[in-house]
Amino acid sequence: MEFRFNCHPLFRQRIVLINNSLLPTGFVAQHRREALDATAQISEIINFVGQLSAQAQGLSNPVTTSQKLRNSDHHIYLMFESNQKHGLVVGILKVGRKSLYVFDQNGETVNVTAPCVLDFYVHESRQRGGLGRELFDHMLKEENIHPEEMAIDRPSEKLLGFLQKHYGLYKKIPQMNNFVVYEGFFANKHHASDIDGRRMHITASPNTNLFGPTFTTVGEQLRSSSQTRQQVVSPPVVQQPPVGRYAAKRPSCSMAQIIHNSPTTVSTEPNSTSSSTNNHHAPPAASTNNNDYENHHHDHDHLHHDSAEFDREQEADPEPQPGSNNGDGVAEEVLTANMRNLSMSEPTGDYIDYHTDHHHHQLQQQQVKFADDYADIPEPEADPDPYSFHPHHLELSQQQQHQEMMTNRENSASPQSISQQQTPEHPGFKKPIRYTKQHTGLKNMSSGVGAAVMPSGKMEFDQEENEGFGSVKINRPIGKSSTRNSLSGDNDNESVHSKGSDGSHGHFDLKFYHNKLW
Ligand SMILES: CC(=O)SCCNC(=O)CCNC(=O)[C@H](O)C(C)(C)COP(=O)(O)OP(=O)(O)OC[C@H]1O[C@@H](n2cnc3c(N)ncnc32)[C@H](O)[C@@H]1OP(=O)(O)O
Repeated sequence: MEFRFNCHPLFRQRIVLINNSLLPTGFVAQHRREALDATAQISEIINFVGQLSAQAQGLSNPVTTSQKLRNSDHHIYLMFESNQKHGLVVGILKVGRKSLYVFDQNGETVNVTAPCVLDFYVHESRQRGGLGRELFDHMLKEENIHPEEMAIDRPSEKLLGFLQKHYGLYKKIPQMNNFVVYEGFFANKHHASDIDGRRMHITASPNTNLFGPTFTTVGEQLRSSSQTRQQVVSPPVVQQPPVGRYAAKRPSCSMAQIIHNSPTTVSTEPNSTSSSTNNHHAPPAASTNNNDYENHHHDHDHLHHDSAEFDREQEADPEPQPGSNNGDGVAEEVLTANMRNLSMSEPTGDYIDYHTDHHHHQLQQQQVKFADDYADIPEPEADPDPYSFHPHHLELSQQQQHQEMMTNRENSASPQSISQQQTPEHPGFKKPIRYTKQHTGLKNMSSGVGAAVMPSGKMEFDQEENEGFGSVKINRPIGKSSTRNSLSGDNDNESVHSKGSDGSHGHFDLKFYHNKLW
């Protein structure tokens, strides 16, 4: 590598050492201008040779530049070959200390500050001529170090062969980085591996990735090594019970229990309003009539009501008299009616488990009674899947609800009595058949919500057009008087019910009306 300037004044020796001053060792300048020129010339040499080295190693960017050297404490050894002209630079070797995380022979990660071979290049015209060995030996002498004590930064195949041939280095210690260290590396007194008697403990665990490496003292290492020899007995894992809101009782999904035919919890409190009291473990025969009513009533709730609706109904409906057979029969009737409306051709497994033969016989009697009461209601077709929802379920429900509402309106002087329907004390008591969203699948269908929450409040709206099944369009703000309702003379309670697609009445949640975006 020949340059445009005379290199002889720069290379007073065959191999010169250059540090961050960018002046070769032994260089003596008479004037400041000479020193500046020498620095510029050395910079040009380093950049040029570094570029050739990068090309020889197939690197996109040179490892060695004058700028990098100026900003570091690394050393560069340049080999010079004198001639009759400007002279030739034939080799370069850059070394320096680097802080590394390397594995030792035991696989333990150790942080060391070790001398490293960072760049090494001999011009192609001089390779395999012994120049490399000469340059490397000079460096080892100057650094007062052995070759196995150095870490090699991403060595090429040529350098690996070079080191094996000249220094017998072939036993590598596997590493996770690009550096190669050989056996004997950790016996080096030049390594600043220990920091205040501690060694960096690094593993490939997630903790290391999250929190970085940790220091381990020598004592801890001894303890850890002694623990590995002993049989480590890990303490048993204790399952901690859930606390806080996770410990709160979750509401049971009655529909999921029906679908999966899973056993439900048993309510031990007779007056409990829990919706999941499908009593498998307490046979009805052992209970009183009142308990029977409770259980059946809760079964009815289990099938057709969510807990909030049921609570409101419990407040509206007075409890039957203890010992009265009427309550049990009413509950059975409602249960039977609900089963009919769900097109349940056969009782479910839970249902069979629940009822004794006596109750089943009683149930059949109530079915006959119910059929007489609802003889005018068209019978739905047999449904092969009793749990699937069909539109005729809702149509039947709406027809029944409409019929019952009209009946209740006739029997009641106040419109509020819709939510306070006839009780077991009253003759001709009929439990209203109400469908929830669990049965219809419609989110905005909810029976009794408007009547229970705002029995006398004016919730009026105009239904501009019927947009389909169970949907209405409100075209004026809430509170404005309804022309249609005033003309038709409907009462307040009727105003909270919208008309379904078939002209029958449906019920909509209050949240439906309060959504201004709708
Ligand atoms: C950390 C780093 O810098 S890694 C990058 C190392 N640099 C390079 O790969 C650049 C291209 N190669 C070179 O510059 C040189 O080959 C060097 C610096 C590796 C060695 O310099 P040389 O003057 O050739 O070394 P020297 O002549 O003293 O030793 C020769 C030995 O090096 C190895 N070697 C040198 N050149 C080659 C080569 N082209 N292919 C295989 N091995 C080679 C061989 O072991 C060879 O011994 P052999 O000739 O008996 O097979």
